[in-house]
Amino acid sequence: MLKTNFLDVELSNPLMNASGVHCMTIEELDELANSEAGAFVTKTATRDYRAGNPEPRYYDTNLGSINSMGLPNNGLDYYLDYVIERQKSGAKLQFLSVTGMSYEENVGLLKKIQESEYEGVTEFNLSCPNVPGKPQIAYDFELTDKLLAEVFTFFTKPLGVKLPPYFDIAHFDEMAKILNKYPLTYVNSVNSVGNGLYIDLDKEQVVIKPKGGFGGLGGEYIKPTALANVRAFRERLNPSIKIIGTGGVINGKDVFEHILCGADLVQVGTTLHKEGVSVFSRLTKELQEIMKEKGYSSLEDFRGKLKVID
Ligand SMILES: O=C1NC(=O)NC(C(=O)O)N1
Repeated sequence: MLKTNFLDVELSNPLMNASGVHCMTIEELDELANSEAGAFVTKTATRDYRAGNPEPRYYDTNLGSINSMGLPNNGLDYYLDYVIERQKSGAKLQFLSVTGMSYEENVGLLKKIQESEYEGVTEFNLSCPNVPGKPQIAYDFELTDKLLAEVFTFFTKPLGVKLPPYFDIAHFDEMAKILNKYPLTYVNSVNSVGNGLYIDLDKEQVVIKPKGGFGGLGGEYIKPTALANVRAFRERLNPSIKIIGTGGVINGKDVFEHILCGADLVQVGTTLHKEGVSVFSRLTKELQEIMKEKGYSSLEDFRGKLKVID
């Protein structure tokens, strides 16, 4: 009922973690791999190990979360070894997330993956909002175009891009025009809504240490923005480019809405952080319930079929 085909691999369901959540260590990744999740993605890897920003750098709120992790990770080799190892023991579809601290590092990372034995999917994170002094690449249209043009002169493996949220129709138009030029496997919308501010009223203080308390928002706060970005890119991108919907998934209804907007896969971040990997069995059950009530027997029955008001 929930089965989904991605790159000719049949997944039991369209759900997976959002990069950064529950995917930093081999233990966490194994737990994801052995959970109900249809697939998993690794924590965004940089070339070298990064400690990330000073703590506290993550905070759950009633309506979601705020984080300014600063790309802490064990370095590309740690994650590349992990996915190659699992690939050798038969893993069919894996997602490896990467980003560089510079243009050269971005190109270098993808060159290394291209030359490696890894045959899975690479998620190119162009949208981390939390490295002080580093703007989000995908808010710089020219840079994104230049980077993708160079990458696709040598990269032949499946590549997706993780985008920040856009808030202007002209930006959807401009970004889609750029993305449609490249043989991308998918676009993942959205990364956290950058640089929000959450206040502890009693202490009259911010709740995370980096950047004076500014951090990326996740959870309920961002679902309308996430759905709009999924819908906008689905309407604009070549059908050959799949869409992964990320942002604001609390229950099965939210998963249904992402798919109704056009998502092929749906990622869960904040709610996975709060609930643990059991969230995937809860969400699949809830989604099946909703589909039954509505008389749908497969995701294709309603994917991308959001109605407008004529
Ligand atoms: O791309 C990212 N998005 C986030 O919200 N946080 C992490 C991070 O800060 O590492 N990276």
